[in-house]
Amino acid sequence: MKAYWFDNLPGDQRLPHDSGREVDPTYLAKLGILHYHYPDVASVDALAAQRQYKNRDEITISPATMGDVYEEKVKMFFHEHLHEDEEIRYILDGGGFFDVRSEGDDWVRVRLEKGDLMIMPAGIYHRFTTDEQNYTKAMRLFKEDPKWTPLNRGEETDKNQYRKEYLKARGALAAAT
Ligand SMILES: CSCCC(=O)/C(O)=C/O
Ligand SMILES: [Fe+2]
Repeated sequence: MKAYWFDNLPGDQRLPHDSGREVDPTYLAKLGILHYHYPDVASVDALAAQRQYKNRDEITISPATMGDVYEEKVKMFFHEHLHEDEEIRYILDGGGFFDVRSEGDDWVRVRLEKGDLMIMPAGIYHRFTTDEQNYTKAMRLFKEDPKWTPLNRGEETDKNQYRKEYLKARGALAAAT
């Protein structure tokens, strides 16, 4: 895992867009993001039991598995959105980038590779893209039934209950540190 400020320069979303300014994992923790590196699925099983992630599935995002809809899917994942549940992703193979919004609404880019597991809280604005290898195989874990509903950012999501709770939790955390 490597986190850094997104450079905001034009160019394919799959390029690194590395500004050269690194972001410390403690800052990710302030945003409510947890990261682990697990060499095997047994470690993921232990975390899932501890955090009560009852369900999981796997997705392979690549032209080979998605064919004609690959480019469409990649664009869709890159649309800024939030979820009303935690987003838990374990990279089984390949890699990719999650961009998450900072407190000041800038993008922090998080590069994930095989063995990285990231947990994003409900209500955080984010987006995802594959990298130049065009290959991400990931396990998606869920507390309840597998559900993946992205709510694209807009006036409605700014008023969303989970968004408000997210901001409240972050405010409380910032004040305590
Ligand atoms: C790497 S899993 C596919 C992307 C996804 O599930 C998501 O919610 C992106 O924000
Ligand atoms: Fe998402």
